[in-house]
Amino acid sequence: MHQEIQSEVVIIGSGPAGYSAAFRCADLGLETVLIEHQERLGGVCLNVGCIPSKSLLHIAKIIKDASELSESGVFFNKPIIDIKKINNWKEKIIKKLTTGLSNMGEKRKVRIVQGKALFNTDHSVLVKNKKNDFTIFFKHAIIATGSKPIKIPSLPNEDNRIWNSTDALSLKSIPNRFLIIGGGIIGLEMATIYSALGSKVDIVDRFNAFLPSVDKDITDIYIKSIKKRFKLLLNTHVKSVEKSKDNDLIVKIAEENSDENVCCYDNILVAIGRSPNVDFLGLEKIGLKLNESGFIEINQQLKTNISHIYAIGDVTGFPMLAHKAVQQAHIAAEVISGKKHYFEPKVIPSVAYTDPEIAWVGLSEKEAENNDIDYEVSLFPWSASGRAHASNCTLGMTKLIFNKNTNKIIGGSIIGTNASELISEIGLAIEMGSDAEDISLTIHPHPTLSESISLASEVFQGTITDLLNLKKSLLN
Ligand SMILES: Cc1cc2nc3c(=O)[nH]c(=O)nc-3n(C[C@H](O)[C@H](O)[C@H](O)COP(=O)(O)OP(=O)(O)OC[C@H]3O[C@@H](n4cnc5c(N)ncnc54)[C@H](O)[C@@H]3O)c2cc1C
Ligand SMILES: NC(=O)c1ccc[n+]([C@@H]2O[C@H](COP(=O)([O-])OP(=O)(O)OC[C@H]3O[C@@H](n4cnc5c(N)ncnc54)[C@H](O)[C@@H]3O)[C@@H](O)[C@H]2O)c1
Repeated sequence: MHQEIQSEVVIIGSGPAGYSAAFRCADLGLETVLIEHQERLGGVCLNVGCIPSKSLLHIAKIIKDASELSESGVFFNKPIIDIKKINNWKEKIIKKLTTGLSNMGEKRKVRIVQGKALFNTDHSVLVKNKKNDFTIFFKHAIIATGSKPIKIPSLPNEDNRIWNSTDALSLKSIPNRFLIIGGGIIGLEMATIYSALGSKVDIVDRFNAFLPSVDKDITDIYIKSIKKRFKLLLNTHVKSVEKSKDNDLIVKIAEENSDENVCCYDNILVAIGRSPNVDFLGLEKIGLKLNESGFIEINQQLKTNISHIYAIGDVTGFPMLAHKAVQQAHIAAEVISGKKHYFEPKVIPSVAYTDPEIAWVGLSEKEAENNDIDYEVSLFPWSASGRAHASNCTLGMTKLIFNKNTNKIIGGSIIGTNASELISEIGLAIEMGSDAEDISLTIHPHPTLSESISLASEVFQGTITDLLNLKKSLLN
C-alpha cells in the first residue's frame, strides 16, 4: 500500500543523532517523522556499539579485578564463561534501552516509519518496507544515517571467521588465537574484552603510534600495563590471509622494513575505522554536497549546502562519538524551530574504555606546540594518591596542560580507573575558561581519584604538599 505523509521535519536514522533530534524537535512543537531502516531504534550506539561494548567491558573488568585480588589475600576460582547467558544479559540491556526510546517517541507523538529512506526531491523522501511504501513530504530534513565499518578488500571477507565490530560484540565464540587489525579505540576495547575472556590477542596497527590524539607519556603507561595481557604490534602490516588445510587462518604479518612472520589465528577482527552512510540515499539526485573525505559538508548550524536539509552525527565526520551527535542533534532541532543557535563546543572529550581507561579532552602537548602556545604540563602520578593505593590503580596518571601566559587550562588527559568519569571536570574547566587557581581552590573530596585533578593544578601553581614541591625547591 502507498501512503503519503506531510511533515514539518523528517529525520533519517534513529541513532543518538536521529532520536535526539526527533525528540528535541517534538518537544519544540514540530510535527516530526523519524525513519529507521532497522527494526529497533537506537542506531549503532545502542544496538551494536557503545552499550554492548561497555556491557562486555564491565564483565572483563570484574574478571581482571577478581584475579588481581589474590594479591590482597582474596582468592576466587577461575571464572566459568557462559557465552549464551552473557549474550542474553547483554541483549536484555539493549532491549530495555531501545524499548525506552520507542516509548519516549510515542509519548512525544513522533511518527516512526520503519524502512530505508531515499531522497526523491529536496522536499520528499521515499521509504519502503516489507508491507508499505511511503512518500514523506517535509519542510526540513535531518540526515543522521551514521557510519559503517571499513573493510580491507584484499581479505577473504566472505569467510565468517573474519569479523567486524558487530560480529565481535555478538560474542559468537571465544577464539583461542585472536588477531585484531587496527589499534584504534575499537581494537583496544575488543582486546580488553577478549583477553579477559581467555583469548590470546595480537593487535596490529600500520602506524607507529596508536590513539594519535593522546600524548606519548600517557600511551606509554598503557603499553606497560597491557604487556602481560596482549601484544600490540605497531608499524606492522597484514600482508595476506589464507586458509590452511586444517582450516586455520594463516596470516602473514610484517613489521616495517622487516621479514614476514607467519601466524595462525582462529578469528580476525578488522577495526580500521568507519565510513559514512551516504550511499543509496539519493544525495546526488538532490545535489547535496559531500566533503573531500566523503562525509556530508555542514556549517555551524548543521545545515548542508541545501539550507533546509541538515546533517548530524557520524555522517558529518570526526570525531565519531555519540555525545557529539546528541549535541549536534539538539542544535539542529533548535535552529529548525527558529532559534539562532550554533554548534561551537570548545572541546569534545574522548574515552577509550580500556583497562586502564584513557580519557582526553582539549589540546594535547603536540597540538599546543603546533599552535605555538606557550604551555606547561603538570602531572599528578596516582602512585601519590591514597585512594589509588586503596583501589589498586597506582599506575594511573592525571596530566593537565596550562597556557603559561594566562594560567588557563587548555587540555588534559587521564589514564586509570574511572578516567571516563573524571575527564568531564577538565572539560567543564576548559569550557568555563578556568585557570589553575580555580581548580586547585575547588575543594575535592578525600580520598578520591578526582583529587588528582586539583592536585595536578597545585603542581602547576607550586602549592602541592602531596608531592615534593619542585617549584618551591627551585626557588630555594
Ligand atoms: C563498537 C563500537 C563502540 C562504540 N563505543 C562508543 C562509546 O563508547 N562512546 C561513544 O561516544 N561512541 C561510541 N561509538 C561510536 C558511536 O556508536 C557513534 O558515534 C554513534 O552511534 C553515532 O550516532 P549516529 O546517530 O550518527 O549514527 P548511528 O548510531 O550509526 O545511527 C544511524 C542510523 O541510521 C540508520 N540508517 C542509515 N541509513 C538509513 C536510511 N537510508 N534509511 C533509514 N535509516 C537509515 C541506521 O540503520 C542506524 O540505525 C562506538 C562505535 C562502535 C562501532
Ligand atoms: N569509546 C569510544 O568512544 C568509541 C569506541 C569505539 C568506537 N568509537 C568510534 O568508532 C570509530 C571507529 O573506530 P575504529 O577503532 O575502527 O577506528 P579508529 O580510527 O579509532 O582506529 C583505526 C586504527 O586502525 C589503524 N589502521 C588503519 N588501516 C589499517 C590497516 N590497513 N592495517 C592496520 N591498521 C590499520 C589506524 O592506524 C588506527 O589506529 C572511531 O572514530 C571512534 O570514534 C568510539
